[in-house]
Amino acid sequence: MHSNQAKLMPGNNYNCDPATPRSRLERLLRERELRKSNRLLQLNEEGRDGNKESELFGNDSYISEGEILGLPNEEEVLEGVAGARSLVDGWQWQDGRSSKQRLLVVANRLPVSAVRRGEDSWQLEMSVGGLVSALLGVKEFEARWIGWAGVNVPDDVGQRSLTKALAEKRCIPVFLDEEIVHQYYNGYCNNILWPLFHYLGLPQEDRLATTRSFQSQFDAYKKANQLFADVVNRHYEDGDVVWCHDYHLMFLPKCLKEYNNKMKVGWFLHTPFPSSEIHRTLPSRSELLRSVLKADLVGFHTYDYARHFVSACTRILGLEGTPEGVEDQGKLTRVAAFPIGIDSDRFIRARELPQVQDHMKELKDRFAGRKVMLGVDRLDTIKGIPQKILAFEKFLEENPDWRNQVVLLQIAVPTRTDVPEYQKLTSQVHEIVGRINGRFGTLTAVPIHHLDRSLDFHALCALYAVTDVALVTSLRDGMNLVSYEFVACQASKKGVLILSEFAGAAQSLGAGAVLVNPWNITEVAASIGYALNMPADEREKRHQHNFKHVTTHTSQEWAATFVSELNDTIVEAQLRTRQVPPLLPIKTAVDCYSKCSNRLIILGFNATLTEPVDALGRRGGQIREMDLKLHPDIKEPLKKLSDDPKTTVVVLSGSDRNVLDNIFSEYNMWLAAENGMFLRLTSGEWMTTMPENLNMEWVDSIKHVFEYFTERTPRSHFELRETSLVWNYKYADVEFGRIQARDLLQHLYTGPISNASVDVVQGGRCVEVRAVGVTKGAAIDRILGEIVHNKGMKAPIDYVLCVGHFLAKDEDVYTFFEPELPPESPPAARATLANAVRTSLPKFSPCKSGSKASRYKKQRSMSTLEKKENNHESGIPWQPTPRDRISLHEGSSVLDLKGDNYFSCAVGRKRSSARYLLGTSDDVVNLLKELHIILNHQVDL
Ligand SMILES: O=P(O)(O)OC[C@H]1O[C@H](O[C@H]2O[C@H](CO)[C@@H](O)[C@H](O)[C@H]2O)[C@H](O)[C@@H](O)[C@@H]1O
Ligand SMILES: O=c1ccn([C@@H]2O[C@H](COP(=O)(O)OP(=O)(O)O)[C@@H](O)[C@H]2O)c(=O)[nH]1
Repeated sequence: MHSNQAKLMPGNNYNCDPATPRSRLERLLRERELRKSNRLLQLNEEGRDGNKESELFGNDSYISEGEILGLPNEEEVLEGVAGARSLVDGWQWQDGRSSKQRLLVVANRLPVSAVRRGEDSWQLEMSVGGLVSALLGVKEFEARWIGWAGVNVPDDVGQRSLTKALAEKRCIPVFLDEEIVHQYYNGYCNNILWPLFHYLGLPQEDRLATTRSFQSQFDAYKKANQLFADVVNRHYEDGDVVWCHDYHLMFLPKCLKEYNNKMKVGWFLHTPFPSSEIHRTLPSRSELLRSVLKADLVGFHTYDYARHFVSACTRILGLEGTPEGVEDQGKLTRVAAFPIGIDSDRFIRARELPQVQDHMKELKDRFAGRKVMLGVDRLDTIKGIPQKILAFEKFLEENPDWRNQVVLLQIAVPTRTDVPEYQKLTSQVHEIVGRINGRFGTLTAVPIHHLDRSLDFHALCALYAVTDVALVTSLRDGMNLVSYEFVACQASKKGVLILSEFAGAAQSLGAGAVLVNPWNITEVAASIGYALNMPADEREKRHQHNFKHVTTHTSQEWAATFVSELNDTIVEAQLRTRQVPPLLPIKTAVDCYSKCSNRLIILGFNATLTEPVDALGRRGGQIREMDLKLHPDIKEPLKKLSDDPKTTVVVLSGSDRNVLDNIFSEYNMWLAAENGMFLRLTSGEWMTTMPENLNMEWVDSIKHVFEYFTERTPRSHFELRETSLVWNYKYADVEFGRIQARDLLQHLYTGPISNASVDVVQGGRCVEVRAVGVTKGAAIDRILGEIVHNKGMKAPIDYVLCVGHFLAKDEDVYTFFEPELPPESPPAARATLANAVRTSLPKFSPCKSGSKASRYKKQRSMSTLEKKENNHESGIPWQPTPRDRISLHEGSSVLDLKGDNYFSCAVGRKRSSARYLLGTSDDVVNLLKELHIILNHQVDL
C-alpha cells in the first residue's frame, strides 16, 4: 500500500504552483516517480565511484558481540551514503533554502549500545534487531536518534562523556536507572506487552504476583516514557518530525503533544497489533490506546494490524473508525499500513565482498555434499525455535535417506536475558537440540548446529548466500526481516524460503515462499521435504517473485513514505480544522446576554442538558438504564434562567411529550416535543401543529422492522413517538450496530418506506424515520409565533442563544436565525428570516385527548389555516411554507438580531452549521451557570 504514497514537502504550499498536485493520490504518485529517479541516479553515481559500502557502514557496521564500532566521524551511522541523492534534496524551505528535513527517531534502543571502558571512555557496539537494521537504511533525512544506550550510567561524568561519544554518531541518550529498566523494559515491555501483542496472553503462572507487579511496572513504563519525552522536548526544533517507535513508547505521543500540541508526531509499531479481543485483556488497554491516538499518524506493518488497532479503538473506546483512521470528536488520527523493508542493495553488494566470499568458501567446504537449512532468530518465544527443531526432527524421522544429506544451522541470538521466560527458552532449546543430535548424529557429523550468539554482517550474508532452504517459523512476528535478507542474498542460488503464515512478511513474500502453520509440525516437516526436493524452475520462479518485492520495498522507501504521509496528514488536519467552527466565546455570549432585555434561549435536550455518557454510551464506565437523565448540575441555573421575566427558555427536542413532561414540568419554560410538533408552556396544555389528516400508515410496517432489528441487536432499543420512530444502538456493540443499521436501512428502502411520505434520518448511532418535512428549523417559526402571541410581546427579541446536539437535518434551526442568509438557503429558513412579519394567529392548537397508541392513526387537530396548507392526503410533502409572517402588533419585526447578538452552538460535534461549538453537556452547564451568575448580579444591582 505504501509504495504509491508520496511526500509533502516542508513549506509546501499547495495552491501557488499549478503544477503542484492537489489530491493526496496525485502527490503520492509524483513522489513515487521522484524517488525512483533519485534512486537510479544514486545507483549510477555509486557505480561510477566504486563501492560505497565501506563509506556507509565501515567494515564493521554489523558487529557481533564485543566488536567495537569504529565508524569514521564524518560518515555517521545515521547519515548514510554521502552520494545518496535523497528525495529531499529538492526540498525547499519557505525561505528558499534547500534542506533535509530534521527527523527525530525515538526508539527504546539506540542503534548502538555502549560499553564503559573507563570513567569517561566508551566503546560503542551495534545493537542487533530488525528495527535497528531497518532504520540504518534511512538516509533521506537529517536524522537524530533518541534512545536508551542499554547501560546504566548513574554518574555525571559518565553521562556527560557518553552523551559526547554518542553525539558523534548523532545519537542522543536517554538515561534510565536499573530499577526503571527492570520494571519498564524487562517487566512491562517484555513480560507483558510483548507476549500479549504476539498472542501469548498475559503472564499466568503466578497470577497474584503478576497482579501485584502490574501496577508498579505500568507506572515505571509511564515514567520511562516521560523521560524519553523530556529528552525529545529538549532537542526539538520547530518543523521537526518526531517518529516514535514501537510498543516501548506507546505513552510517548501523549507526553509529546501535552508539551507541544504543534509537534508532528508519528508512531509506528514493529510488532503485530493483536485482535481487540486480546488487547482488551490488558488492564491498561484504554490508557495506551488513547495515548497512541494523540499521534498524528499511526503506522503498522500490515493492514491486519491496522485493522485490529482501529477495531480496538472502536470496541474498547467506542470511537468512530473511518477508512482514514480513528475519529474522536472530529479529531482524526490517521492509521495506515507501512510495511518495512531492508536496504537490499547493501545485502546484494555484500555478496561480492572478499570477506563474504571467503566465508562462503569456508561454509561450502564445511558442508560439502549436504543441503544447508538455515534459521536466524533472536532467542525469543515468538520465533518458534523449538517448533522448528521438532519439525526438523520429524522430517529426519520420516526421511532416513536425508539424514546425512542435510544440516540445520540455527543462529539463536541471545536477547532479553534478564527475563525469566527467555532464560527458560534457552534451556528448553538446548535440551531439544541435544536430544536430536544424540538421536541422529554420528561421530563426525550432527544434524543441527545451534549457535547461541550473533554473527557479524559478512558472516551472516555468507550464510544466507550458501543456504538452500531458510526456515522461518515465527509463531507471530511483526514483519521478520531475516526472510527479506535471505532473499536479497540468494541472487545466484535461488534457495527456498519456508515462511510462517503468522509473520507479517507472509503478506509480502507469500507468493514466493512456502507458507506454513508453525504449530503444525507435520505440515512443516512435509514442507521441508517439498523445499529440499523443489525443481530448479519452480525455485527460480518463486525467488524472482520475492526478489522483486525485496528490492522495491526497501527500508528507505518505508521511512520516506511514513514521514511524507505524516507531513501530509498534518496539512490535511489543518485544512479540516479551518472548516470547524470555533469554540463558543462564553464571555462574549454572557456579556451580550446581560445587555439585552428580551432574550430567547433555545436548548436541545439529549446530550445538551443530559448527564454525560462516554463514547460507548456509558455513564461512569458502566452501562446504566437507557433513560435520559438531566445533568445533575444544570437544575439550579436552568431554574433561575427560566424564571427570569426577560428570558424565554424553550427546550426543543426530538423526545416525546411524556419524556419532557417528566423532566421539565417544574420549570417555567416552553417545551417543544417531537422536533416542535408539540408545544407547551409548562404551566399550560400541549398544543400541536400536527396536520389532522397526516398520513401515518407507514408507522406499523416500520415498527415491525425496528422490532426485528432490536431483537437481533443486543442492547439496542427503539422508541415509538407520535411522529417518528427511532432505532438506537448507542449501547450496542459499535461495529455490529453499524452493520445492523446498514441492513435495516436496506430493508426500509426496499420495503415499507418505498412509497411513504417519510424522511429517514441517520444519526451517529441511530436511525430515525419521521413524517416528511419535520425538522426543528421548520417548526421554529410556529413556535416563535406562539411565544410572541402568548407573551403579548411588544419589543423584539434582541438576543438568541440556540444550543443543541442536533442531527444534521435539524441544524436548520441554526440557520433560521441567521440575519443574512445566502439566496440558496432552504425555503424553510429563508421564509422565516428575522425580519419576517406575521399577522395571523399562532398555528398551534390544543391536542385531542386519547391514548398514545390510538393517537398514531388518529387525525390531529390543527388550525384551519394549516388544514389548507398541509394536505397530506394529496401526497404533497408536508413543508412549512412562507405563508404567514411573524410580526409584533405594530408590524415591526419580532427579531432584532444584528448578527452579534445571535449565538448558535453545536454540542459535541466538530462539523456543524452552527456558529460555535461546545464540547459536552458539562460545558453547557458552565455556560448556563455563567448566565445565572450574571442574572444574580443584575438582581443585586
Ligand atoms: O531490542 P530488543 O529488546 O533486543 O529486541 C530487538 C527488536 O525486536 C523487535 O523487532 C521487531 O521489529 C522488526 C522490524 O520492524 C520486525 O521485523 C520484527 O518482526 C519485530 O519483532 C522489536 O519490535 C524492536 O523494538 C526491538 O528492538
Ligand atoms: O547474528 C545476527 C542475527 C540477526 N541479525 C539481524 O537481526 C535482525 C532480526 O530482525 P527480524 O525482523 O527478523 O526480527 P527481530 O529480531 O527484530 O524480532 C535482522 O536484521 C538480522 O540481520 C544480526 O544482525 N546478527
